[in-house]
Amino acid sequence: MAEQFHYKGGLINGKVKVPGDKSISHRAVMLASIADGETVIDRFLHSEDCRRTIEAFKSLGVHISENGEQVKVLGKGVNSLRQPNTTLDMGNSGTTTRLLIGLLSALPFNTHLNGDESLINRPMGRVLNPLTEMGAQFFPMKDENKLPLQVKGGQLQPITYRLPVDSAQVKSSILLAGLLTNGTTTVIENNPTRDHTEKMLSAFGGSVEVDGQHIKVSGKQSLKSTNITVPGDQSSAAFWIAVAVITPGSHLILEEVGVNSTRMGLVNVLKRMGANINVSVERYIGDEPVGTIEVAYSELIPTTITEQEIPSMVDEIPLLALIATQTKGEMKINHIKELRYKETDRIEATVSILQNLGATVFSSEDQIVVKGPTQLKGGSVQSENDHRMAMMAVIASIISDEPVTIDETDCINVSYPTFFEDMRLIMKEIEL
Ligand SMILES: O=C(O)C1=C[C@@H](OP(=O)(O)O)[C@@H](O)[C@H](O)C1
Ligand SMILES: C=C(OP(=O)(O)O)C(=O)O
Repeated sequence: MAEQFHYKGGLINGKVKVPGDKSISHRAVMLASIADGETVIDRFLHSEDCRRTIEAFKSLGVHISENGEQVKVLGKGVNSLRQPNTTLDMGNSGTTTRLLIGLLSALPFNTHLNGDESLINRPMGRVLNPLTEMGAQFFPMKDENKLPLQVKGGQLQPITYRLPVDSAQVKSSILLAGLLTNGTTTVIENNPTRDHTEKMLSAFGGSVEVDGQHIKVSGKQSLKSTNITVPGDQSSAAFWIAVAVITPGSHLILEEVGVNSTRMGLVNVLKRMGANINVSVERYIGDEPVGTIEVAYSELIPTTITEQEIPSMVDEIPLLALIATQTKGEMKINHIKELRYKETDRIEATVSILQNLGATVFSSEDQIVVKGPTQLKGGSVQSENDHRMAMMAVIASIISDEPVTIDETDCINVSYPTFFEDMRLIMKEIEL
């Protein structure tokens, strides 16, 4: 249902503790399910995507209980996983799908996977190709290299695989398959992608050897249960960082947020643009750094973003384009072709939303160019049922001088179910 958003001024101020990290929540359930013993996960992200991961492992026979933000997983080792008696519904979640396909490839049974309208159009060849090389078999029901498909797992061979795309999901999928395969599996990445799987494996007593761009996992390691507190999601914090830097008078403090360097691209780029942001690391949860980010309104100048930086801010690029509409000069955001393979084509969706609000924005195959500054004027936009696009449009409404109508915002539950509650904490004058 379409909704209208209009912020009528007032200061953006206060403290936010964003919910737990989506990537880490998925991985915690996955590794706990194949470890031995009970793992307690605190500050688990109860979002639609993470629910898909819990439901999938329940269908594979794992006992998982939930109490508020706490999730308990009773792992009995990888050999306890059983062929599910229904098709596993991956919903909208690329991470659940790609990581799970890696694990299922090494298990001696068949599994059927399906997903929603968005997910069945996303490319799966990026994981199916290396896993086929390892010996798994896949039977797509409709289109090649897409869901719905059947995974026929079994005994795999280790491989050494250079990633053709910078993707933490592909890296993690191969590492999880390698973990269940005799011998050493090596993934070579060109640019660093988020390393939560590697860090989480060590929290469960496993080991991964990282030697420059080579990430090696040896098979048949036994994992032991542990207790995990999930850090706040940097990609959720990014919405408040964005609103603070572009709204005059703002000052926000984001507490207990994950500050893993493989996720800090937006913050690093904004600092180069002259943003007033301070990051302090306060502690480590396992190997994951957690800290406080303080951010205030800033006058920004455009900067160049390197290809190497893109994976560390891949989900934040639509927000960066919005920020660029408030920056004096021309900002080119290059090397972003991967955005075309997310929940929707995020290059097209970003350009469409920002153009509808009056910004000067255009795109090419792997680039968005923004000329600013422009006073956004309000209008009607489409989220394309993509959670990050819907939230970006809500943030855009805050700096628009007329109301912004967004066709669909329920999709926000995919990654940030408490988005509007957190928004109300820092903005008292919002009209929904
Ligand atoms: O590994 C992960 O948890 C994720 C990796 C990224 O995808 P790619 O690996 O496809 O870049 C990111 O966009 C996604 O939101 C979560
Ligand atoms: C791309 C995303 O997630 P996934 O690939 O897991 O669907 C995202 O959360 O922005």
